[in-house]
Amino acid sequence: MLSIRQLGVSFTQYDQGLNQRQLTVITDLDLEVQAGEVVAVVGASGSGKSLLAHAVLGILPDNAQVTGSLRFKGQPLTPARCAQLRGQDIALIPQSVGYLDPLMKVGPQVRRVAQLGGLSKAAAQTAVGRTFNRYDLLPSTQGRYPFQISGGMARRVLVATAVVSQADLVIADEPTPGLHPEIATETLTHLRELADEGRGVMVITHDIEAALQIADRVAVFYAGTTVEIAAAADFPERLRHPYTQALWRSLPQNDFIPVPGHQPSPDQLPTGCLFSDRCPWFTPDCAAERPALRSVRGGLVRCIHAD
Ligand SMILES: Nc1ncnc2c1ncn2[C@@H]1O[C@H](COP(=O)(O)OP(=O)(O)OP(=O)(O)O)[C@@H](O)[C@H]1O
Ligand code: NI
Repeated sequence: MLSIRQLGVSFTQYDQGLNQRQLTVITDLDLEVQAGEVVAVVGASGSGKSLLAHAVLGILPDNAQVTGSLRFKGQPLTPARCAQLRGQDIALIPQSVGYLDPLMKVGPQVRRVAQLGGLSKAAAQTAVGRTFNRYDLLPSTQGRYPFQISGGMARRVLVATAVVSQADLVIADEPTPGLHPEIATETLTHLRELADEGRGVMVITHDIEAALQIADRVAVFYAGTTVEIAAAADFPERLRHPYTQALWRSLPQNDFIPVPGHQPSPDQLPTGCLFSDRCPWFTPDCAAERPALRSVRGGLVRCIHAD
């Protein structure tokens, strides 16, 4: 459904002398999302997860340049096509509740999305009522403006918005922070249901353990690229990339061992493997060139030593 090949995203920036420079924040990123599957995207803060979502939706800022190929249902995602599909065929559950229209009551706002998805006004109203009920939002919430509801409620409204849209691809950027644990679990369950109904779902999250409960596959991002794409069942014993293994061990519920060092910043990317300066498997070959994403044990990994 969604196919991303060799995606690159860079920003044009001006420094103090008004010299122009290119800051590359995503390099060689590959990812597929099929109909009926949940793909979780995990990785450190600043690894490019939100930018990937924004690239797919065509909502990157004007100073961004995109290279590589983005395809949805076989056709290239041009800016014009993105604008046409956004909110209808491709829905975003954004990371920030600031995406809600502050000047429009919540109910009509969500109903509009349902209607854009093809429902009649009456059917949209029914769908909104049912979905609000499901997310524990009182019917009176529909008559409120975004500033009149709590942050947690606003987040549930965002989830409800994607649920009532008829989108075939749903991208959720950190859909659960601030939600009560049981509602967070329910939100994830609902995303799983959307996939089971035949949609493609991409969930961006820091919560790997929660993601594993619903994901078919997990894409691990590091410094703007995919270092591993693993089946959820590969966690934790069958992981291929040393960063994924380190990320897993760093979770509080596991060994809580932090990964030593820092993710390189976009203006200081090493020439070879992006993880080379932190890697326990480092050899001089790692610094020679960027490793390609290759097939290992049914998954994909960007490491010359993985087997
Ligand atoms: N408009 C911009 N101009 C320049 N750099 C940007 C811009 N937007 C994002 N970046 C940089 O791109 C990188 C990736 O950012 P992104 O928001 O995708 O990270 P993320 O993985 O979603 O992080 P988090 O988990 O914190 O949400 C970061 O280094 C960020 O500073
Ligand atoms: Ni983000």
